[in-house]
Amino acid sequence: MPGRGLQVACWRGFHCSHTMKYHQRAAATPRRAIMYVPGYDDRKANKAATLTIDSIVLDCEDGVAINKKEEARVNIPKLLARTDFGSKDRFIRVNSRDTGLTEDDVSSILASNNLPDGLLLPKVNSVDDINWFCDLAARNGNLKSLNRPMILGVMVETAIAMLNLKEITSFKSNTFDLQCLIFGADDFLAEIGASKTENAMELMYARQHVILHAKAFGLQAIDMVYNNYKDLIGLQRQAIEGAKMGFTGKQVIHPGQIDIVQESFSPSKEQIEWAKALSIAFEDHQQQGKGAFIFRGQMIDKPLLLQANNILSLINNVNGSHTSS
Ligand SMILES: CCC(=O)SCCNC(=O)CCNC(=O)[C@H](O)C(C)(C)COP(=O)(O)OP(=O)(O)OC[C@H]1O[C@@H](n2cnc3c(N)ncnc32)[C@H](O)[C@@H]1OP(=O)(O)O
Ligand SMILES: O=CC(=O)O
Ligand SMILES: [Mg+2]
Repeated sequence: MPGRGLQVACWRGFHCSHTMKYHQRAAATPRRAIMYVPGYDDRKANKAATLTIDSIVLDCEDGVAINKKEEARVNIPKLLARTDFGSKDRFIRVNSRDTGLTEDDVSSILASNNLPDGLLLPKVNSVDDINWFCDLAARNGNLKSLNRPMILGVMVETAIAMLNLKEITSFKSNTFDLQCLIFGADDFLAEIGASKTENAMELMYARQHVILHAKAFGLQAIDMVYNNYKDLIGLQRQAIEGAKMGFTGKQVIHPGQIDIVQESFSPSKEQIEWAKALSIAFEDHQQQGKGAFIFRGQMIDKPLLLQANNILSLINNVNGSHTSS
């Protein structure tokens, strides 16, 4: 994927800053929707290849029954070899450390010549789990054939991971590039003994906690799955809410969810017009020596310019990824 994956840019919800080195890690690649596809299911994978979506996740974990795990891990490299997924980011979600299945996943998936763009690590509890995985992958995988680091997404879905997030987000390696935190709400709810409600108020603290850590360390923050996949109104409400909170994208499970989610995580025409006009007005007022001024009835100063910049960066990234596909 020429020109994708390792670029450096701003992303929705956080500000480019020359003074904050962690922010330089954020990927420009849009990941507004990432869709799970069970790794053994060729029909769904072939369908996914035809869809306009930023990223897909070929799953070995919870979308795959225990008696289908081997089929999934053997099938995924074949899928990657024969399927043109276009400009989509192709992730594989392996099984978590505690299952004892990760070693077989890695042997099958990463020893292949058809490597994915990135890996999702589920149920990570600590940075030790990430280091353990990276050692395993470096020993058993074909990663030396890559001329780039392997992208990593860490799934935050245990209570202990929430407590260890600062340490987890500080993870650094030459071979692996941690780019996203992904909030696994269903596992998190199970672990803390809560139940999902329609407005997800029981998850507000956890969602903000994930966003806070992702943004402090220049990572993308990917919001939870909306399980009721036929309820598109509820999906849109939750997706827009997530975007306003600072998430950069959302996990999806069905093709019918893609357009609503990708649109919710893209700036509207009105936002783009506002951002462009505000940038010009800000520059004019700077020339006049005014740091704060009134624009369309609102007081504007530098933080608003930074918010406008986020919108303009996002639209550049989205347009850039479409023209490269
Ligand atoms: C929340 C915690 C997690 O870990 S989420 C990740 C684990 N769960 C998953 O991976 C679930 C993925 N989704 C699915 O398996 C299906 O969408 C479920 C929800 C079971 C519904 O399936 P089904 O009844 O077949 O849907 P449908 O008939 O409306 O499908 C219409 C066409 O779309 C396809 N489709 C469906 N889901 C996907 C998908 N995830 N990726 C790619 N294609 C998908 C169907 O195959 C169907 O295609 P076609 O028109 O028959 O060719
Ligand atoms: O893996 C996703 C979740 O919600 O759990
Ligand atoms: Mg999960």
